[in-house]
Amino acid sequence: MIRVIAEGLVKRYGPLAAVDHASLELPPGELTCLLGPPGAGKSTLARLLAGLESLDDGEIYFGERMVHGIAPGDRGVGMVFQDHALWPALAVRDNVGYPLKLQGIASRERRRRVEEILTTLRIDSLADSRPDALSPAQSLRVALARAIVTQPDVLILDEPLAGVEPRHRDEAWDEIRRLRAELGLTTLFLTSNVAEALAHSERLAVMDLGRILQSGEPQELYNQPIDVFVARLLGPTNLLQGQVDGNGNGNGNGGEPRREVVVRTPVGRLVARANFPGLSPATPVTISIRPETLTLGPAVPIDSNRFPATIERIVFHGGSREILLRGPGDWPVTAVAPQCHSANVREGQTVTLSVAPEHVTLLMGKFAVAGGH
Ligand SMILES: Nc1ncnc2c1ncn2[C@@H]1O[C@H](COP(=O)(O)OP(=O)(O)OP(=O)(O)O)[C@@H](O)[C@H]1O
Repeated sequence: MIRVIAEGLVKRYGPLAAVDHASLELPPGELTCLLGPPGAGKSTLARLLAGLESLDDGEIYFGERMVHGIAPGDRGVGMVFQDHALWPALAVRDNVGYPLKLQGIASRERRRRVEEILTTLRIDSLADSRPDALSPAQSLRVALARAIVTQPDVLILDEPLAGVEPRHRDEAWDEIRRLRAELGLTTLFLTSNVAEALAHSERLAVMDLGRILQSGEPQELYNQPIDVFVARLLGPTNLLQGQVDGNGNGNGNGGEPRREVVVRTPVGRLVARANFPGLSPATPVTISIRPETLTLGPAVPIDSNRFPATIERIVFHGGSREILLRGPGDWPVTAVAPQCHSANVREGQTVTLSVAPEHVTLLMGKFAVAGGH
């Protein structure tokens, strides 16, 4: 299993930097999702790793090997494209065998390896079918077979589920996870689907405007987003602008000192988790509070932040209720509560909202202040 390290990658198309000093590490044998909106530069970054585009700057290592001078076919990368890019005139077995042919593998050995991989992916019955006779889910399996038949170290999947029906997507993810684990493939999965990236990645990297903004475990990015873009991309959140007032001095559960900072905001002073060092008083900051971390009700834990708010609207979602409130300073704030814990809330009611300091996250970057829900 190999580690992939990309450092300061740059790819320009005329004046546009499609990849703009992007750095990314793929841990050996793990599945990393590269998440970003259309046009973020994901495909270009993937093509740089695979050697399908030339670098303008930066370095790429596969393990100890710097791969710049190595041709795409010799890098040990298998790739699946968004449209799967199967050759329409070739039967499934010939599509899958083609990369082996390019490597000069003799036809008998080729046949053996193709049959083996078709069986692994449970598509041996489709060996003589043409691509236009396949369902999107079958086509994906064929594209996966073709990508791994050469036994690559790295598998890159560029939005491969785009055409797959929702009811077959979980199955496709299971297949990808199984292959990755069995073959020890260092895997990069490109997607613009936030829910899938959070659910299926072992590591998550967020990309926008050619840059990697943050990477880490999915929970880490969701709970401690670095900036407003990452916070909003990964899920609904309440944003507030404020100014650093001073350092808090709370203690964690084990009695160890907690790094906290007090922020002056339009809803009053809030104690936040200090995830940046050296925040001096009067520094402007943005705060993010996820709706599900807010608690409604009179029982407020001792160290929690609290403020009054009036319920304007309640939206029932089945398992949970989304509660739209108006806080001090006319702040539009949204809370989400499980159905069983919110049966008694009513529109028009004034309640106490509370949130623990570890769920009050400081972000880099500002946001445009919006007036309503
Ligand atoms: N060959 C090219 N020539 C010129 N511009 C390009 C080329 N390839 C990509 N771009 C531009 O580079 C930017 C990044 O494109 P890229 O396809 O890498 O993004 P992406 O995140 O993969 O988006 P999508 O999900 O839409 O494929 C876009 O603005 C795109 O128009």
